[in-house]
Amino acid sequence: MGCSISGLNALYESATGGGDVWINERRFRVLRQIGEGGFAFVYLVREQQPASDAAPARRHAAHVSEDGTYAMKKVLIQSKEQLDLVREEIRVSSLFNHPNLLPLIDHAIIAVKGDWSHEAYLLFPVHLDGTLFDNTNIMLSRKEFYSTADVLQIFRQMCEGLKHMHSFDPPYAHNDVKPGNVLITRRKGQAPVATLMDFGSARPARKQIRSRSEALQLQEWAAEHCSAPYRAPELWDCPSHADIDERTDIWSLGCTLYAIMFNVSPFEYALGESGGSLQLAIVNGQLKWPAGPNPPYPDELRQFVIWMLQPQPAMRPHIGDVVLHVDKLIAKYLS
Ligand SMILES: Nc1ncnc2c1ncn2[C@@H]1O[C@H](COP(=O)(O)OP(=O)(O)OP(=O)(O)O)[C@@H](O)[C@H]1O
Repeated sequence: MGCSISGLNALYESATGGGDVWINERRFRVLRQIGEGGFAFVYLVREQQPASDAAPARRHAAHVSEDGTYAMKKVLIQSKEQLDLVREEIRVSSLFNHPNLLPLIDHAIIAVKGDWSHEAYLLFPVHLDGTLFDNTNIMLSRKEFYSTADVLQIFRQMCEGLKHMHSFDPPYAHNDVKPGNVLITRRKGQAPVATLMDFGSARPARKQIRSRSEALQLQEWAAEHCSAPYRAPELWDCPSHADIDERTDIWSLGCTLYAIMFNVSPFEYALGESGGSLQLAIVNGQLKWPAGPNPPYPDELRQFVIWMLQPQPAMRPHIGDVVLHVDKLIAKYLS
């Protein structure tokens, strides 16, 4: 059993609750594990006590689940650096409120033992149809592809979520836009719903780089926080004088649109089985196109990807332009 810090408490009740977890005043039963990250496990949980009017005000009353199930992420923390990172993830996740961004419903951090050992518990709505990455992997094995309509609708929802972050004051970059960070919900006869998640790498987007050491520091940070196949060229090879902005995400968005279309990320595909340097392929913008579905995607979709995959960040569109463009394509192909 742990003690609470920061005025928050979560008690891991192995003795009395058969594995129940308390997050502040709410008690959850762990049903099964549904995911795993670097230092995190994600569980499907069910709330044991229904919401009562007497309960303290919930920060996100809008996110009360009908059947009491949620996703609970348990993060294992072993150093002050990891503790700071989780606190930052909690702070940033609490900033946004948008239907296409996964909301953080509640959280707690408990001290376990030792100097820096903690466990953090983060509570989210659960989406059991998996991530876009899970879905594209299944489709890859079945040689299936999303229809043009589904590609555009999934992509548009991701853009809407990202637009909320990029329009923030100050603008935030997600920094890890990729199919593995998009939850998909399928409802019969309706377009899939896409929800962008994992704000562990999100930070204020704009940075002035004015020296070699600042450039190297940014590259080092990116190597740890931004998934390599989706990482923008300026985060691999940053000039000593550069103005970095949220268009790092537009690069990742272009890679993700490609991956939604072809079930594979563009620069991993460009390298093929023979391998080679991912960094070189990205920095040189080496694109190759797989055989797509039959009937094939309209050429405008490929041009859309190319528009976002401009190696020069200043040439890349902003999210507002991307949304306008996807709306035009939706008007053309979905009407
Ligand atoms: N709300 C949710 N509903 C359903 N599944 C989820 C949810 N949140 C996370 N998952 C599952 O758990 C996995 C890990 O979650 P998450 O990406 O938040 O962890 P992470 O430690 O940040 O991972 P990474 O190391 O990839 O950054 C996801 O890929 C997904 O499969």
